[in-house]
Amino acid sequence: MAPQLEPFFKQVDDLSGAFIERLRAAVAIPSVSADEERRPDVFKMGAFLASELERLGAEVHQRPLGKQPGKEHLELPPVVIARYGNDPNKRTILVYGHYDVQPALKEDGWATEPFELTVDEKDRMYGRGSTDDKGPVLGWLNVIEAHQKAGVDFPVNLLCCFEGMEEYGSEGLEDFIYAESKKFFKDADAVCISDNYWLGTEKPCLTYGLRGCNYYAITVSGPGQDLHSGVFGGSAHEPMTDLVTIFSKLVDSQGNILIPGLMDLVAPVTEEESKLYPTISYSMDNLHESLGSETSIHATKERTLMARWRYPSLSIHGVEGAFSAPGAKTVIPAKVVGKFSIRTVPNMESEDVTRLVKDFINSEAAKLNSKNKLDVSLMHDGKWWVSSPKHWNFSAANKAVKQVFGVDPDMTREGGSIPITLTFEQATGKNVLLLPMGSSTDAAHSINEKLDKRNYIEGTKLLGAYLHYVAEEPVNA
Ligand SMILES: C[C@H](N)C(=O)N[C@@H](Cc1c[nH]cn1)C(=O)O
Ligand SMILES: [Zn+2]
Ligand SMILES: [Zn+2]
Repeated sequence: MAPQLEPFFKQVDDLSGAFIERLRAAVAIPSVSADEERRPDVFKMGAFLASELERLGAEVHQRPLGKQPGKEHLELPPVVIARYGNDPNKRTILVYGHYDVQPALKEDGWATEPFELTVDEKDRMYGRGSTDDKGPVLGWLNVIEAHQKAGVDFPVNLLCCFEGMEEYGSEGLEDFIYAESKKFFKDADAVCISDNYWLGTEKPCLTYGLRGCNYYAITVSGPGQDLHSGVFGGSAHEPMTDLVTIFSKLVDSQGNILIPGLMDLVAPVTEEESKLYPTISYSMDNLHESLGSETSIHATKERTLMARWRYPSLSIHGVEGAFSAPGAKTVIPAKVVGKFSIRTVPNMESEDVTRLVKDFINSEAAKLNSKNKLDVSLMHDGKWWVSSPKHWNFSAANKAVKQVFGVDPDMTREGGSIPITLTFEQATGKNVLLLPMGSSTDAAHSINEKLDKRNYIEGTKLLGAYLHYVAEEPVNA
């Protein structure tokens, strides 16, 4: 073990209580980027991060991104950028994370208050954002603090880029990163992002691919206002009926996407690629554990991993304007907005996907013989990313996993999306590594999201050890 790691690890253990309190304070700020009313809390969370970083001695800026496109009454939350260390003899690592979270309401089915960190008897820490992505973001701050308190020299210069709109498609960030890649981020030698999850619960992973995400809205409107179904049912075209008919044409119960031409955009599986899947330590039991049920579509782990990583999927998320409360309201909603997304993979280009989606929905809408108005629009898109793990950035992370967890990491792709990953790669020209902290059972985006204390504390050690091994890696590794 590198000699400085031992005192660093011990300090992380000693500070674990303080680190949990830091996470508690962060979870208590409901920084939901998708909810206009929560926008002040997203700003509050950015300010919290900035002040914590300043307290640790970093140079910090909260950089405005201007108005939110399409919602000009809303200011985008700032990007919190920071520099810790400025030693020309050290490598510089740029880390990215996000401080916004998915929406969460107790009545969605949470067992605890979503914005109160609740630690149970098995040291599972429940709270919105605990794993996605406040825990990992705070992990970097914890690493700085533990080095300071242990008196261990910080092994690299650290650049931070923390955004507040990731869960809403990283609005405004792309241009910012391109601009700063020549300025604030110009010294970066490599990029590390901790914002995805292990495949299971025991073995960490290094991730070299992500799916993209194209998010669509179908707006159907007709009646001038909501109607009484007893008075108007059967005599007026109903927006909800049109919408569910269209929804039913998009995807079948086996997950097959029914939009003509869409699967033709997918890169074929090579022989070399198909050899990768059987060796990955993953089982259907792992899947069922994280699903919380046995409602899996595919029979084998290989097919399941391929469905998650290298084939597209189409998910229907919800309907704005529809009756959703308990009880039995007999309303005909006048206007409904159906939301669905397509996770994209190589070689699907966003424009091609959108063209196929719009052509198909418009042609199906024409068959409805309805006088309602239907409009389909792309809300946001983010591209897929696949890179090569043959780089010193990955070798350093590999050594760190072995050191902290005593195992070789799984090499994975991720079914989720971090739209800005590709931008970092292209704008900086540097290698990007995804180094997750949370496990497969963390329920990110779902009710009862959690981060296990072990993942948070050992994950903090992992991030720190990674920086030490980065400092040791030869240039051409
Ligand atoms: C993997 C990451 N933690 C995440 O949750 N990303 C989101 C990104 C997104 C895309 N559209 C909206 N948000 C995701 O994969 O859903
Ligand atoms: Zn995330
Ligand atoms: Zn997320």
